[in-house]
Amino acid sequence: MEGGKRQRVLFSKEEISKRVKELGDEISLEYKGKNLVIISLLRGSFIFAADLVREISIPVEIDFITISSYENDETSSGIVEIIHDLRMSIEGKDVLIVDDICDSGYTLKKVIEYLSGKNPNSISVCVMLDKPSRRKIQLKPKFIGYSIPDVFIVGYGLNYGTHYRNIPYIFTFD
Ligand SMILES: O=P(O)(O)OC[C@H]1O[C@H](OP(=O)(O)OP(=O)(O)O)[C@H](O)[C@@H]1O
Ligand code: HPA
Repeated sequence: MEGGKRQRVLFSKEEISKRVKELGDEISLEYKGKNLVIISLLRGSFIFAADLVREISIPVEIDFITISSYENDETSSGIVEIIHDLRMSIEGKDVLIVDDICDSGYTLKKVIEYLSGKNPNSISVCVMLDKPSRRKIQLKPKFIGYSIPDVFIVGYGLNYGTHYRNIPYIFTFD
């Protein structure tokens, strides 16, 4: 309970695990024979990315970027900052950005623009959750776990304030 609110589970641990395996299979097929680099956006994607890379059956490099826009708010400030940069070169590589959620799209837009400047061979996006109705800019992730309506989501890496990222299922507060 959060301030008297009740949790409503949208995707169980078992459903998530099945869907992540499907995404891993799709990605393995799509990137066979390519130089795949997964870039996980911290902090929100740490759990999804950790599960996803273990379902990928082809060689893959992994790096991280830390970004922030929401602070502890429920609405994007629109100002997306890169707090920690990549450690590896992505020049000539096939980059797959992995994030927990695409909401306004500001975060992914900023990261795509930023990474484009590092001359990768390609850039695509994989998100566990997509909220297309909230989009402020045009952007469609190539791989999507679940498309969801406009509800504030918590768990499986997604926070409410400073908590709940460790909850193994995805839920909302009613
Ligand atoms: O499409 P958008 O409206 O930009 O929202 C999506 C982003 O917002 C959250 O990050 P946040 O800035 O809260 O940082 P976090 O990853 O540390 O939770 C989430 O993890 C996504 O990266
Ligand atoms: O629904 C959400 N939940 C948590 N963090 C978020 N960041 C963007 N959208 C969300």
